[in-house]
Amino acid sequence: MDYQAILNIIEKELESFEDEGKVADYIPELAFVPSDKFGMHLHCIDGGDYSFGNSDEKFSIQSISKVFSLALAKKHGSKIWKRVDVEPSGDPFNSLTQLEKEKGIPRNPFINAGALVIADILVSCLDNPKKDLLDFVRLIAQDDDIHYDEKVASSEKKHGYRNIALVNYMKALGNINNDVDDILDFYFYQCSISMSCHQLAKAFMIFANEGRIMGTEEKAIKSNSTKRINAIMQTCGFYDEAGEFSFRVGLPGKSGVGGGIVAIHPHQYAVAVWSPLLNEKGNSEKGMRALEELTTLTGLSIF
Ligand SMILES: NC(=O)CC[C@H](N)C(=O)O
Repeated sequence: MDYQAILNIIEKELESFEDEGKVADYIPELAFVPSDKFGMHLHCIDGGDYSFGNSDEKFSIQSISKVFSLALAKKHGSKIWKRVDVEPSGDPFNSLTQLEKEKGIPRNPFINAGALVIADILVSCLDNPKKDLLDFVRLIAQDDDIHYDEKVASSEKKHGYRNIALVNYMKALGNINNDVDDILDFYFYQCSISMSCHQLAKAFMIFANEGRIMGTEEKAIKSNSTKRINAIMQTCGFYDEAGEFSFRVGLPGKSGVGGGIVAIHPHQYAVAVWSPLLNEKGNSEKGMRALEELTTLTGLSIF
């Protein structure tokens, strides 16, 4: 498969794409990102790298980090599934309403409430959760040049009213064990990790290759964990647009409000795309379109 030729076609096709999306300005620091950034990187299981555009430029990974924190919690053998469910939410990622009906048990680990419970689990089981998460991401990406963006973290901390409400509400219902400020601090930091499409595609190879770290035989997580995490990406990775992403792209994936999307084709590749303008569900409009083109032009999806 000539992936580079296919990526070139996608880049060309989307040159004139009329993007009606908006940048995520509820985190003020993200509003400064130029909206015309566009890059894509595909890392193949045979080690091949294919890319275009701003694929080596770092951006805020935001909710894509929820896949890393879940993987780290699984690596530490944490008991998760009594405290977080694995059902699609059909609701916005920051919704408060479902939590009350479901007695403080979030629908899945990729909506904010679920990721805050995973953050609580990591704060309980790790001595230095921020350092340990960053070390884990650097290990799976095989790249030490990955960092938190303090400006983005503090910008979200100042305006993170919904996340503050979510964590307090779950604390009241008995599903949070640690101090809420410690969990929020960790959560805002995890969301602030800056990575390029290239780095994301390499890191996500653990999910495409049964837990193996790219270019090595070392397993970062068990293959059974990748099976489960991929299933949750497929059903819950795009919140109330998970069905649409499955329908149009047909790969497990995860988005973030920084405009990034990562998707994997098990045993074949991991691909990351970045375009900051978001649709009303909080997913990158052009990013989704690029991935739809990828699975259409290659004729390969998991279905
Ligand atoms: N969907 C996202 O990327 C949301 C992450 C963001 N940090 C928030 O909590 O609102």
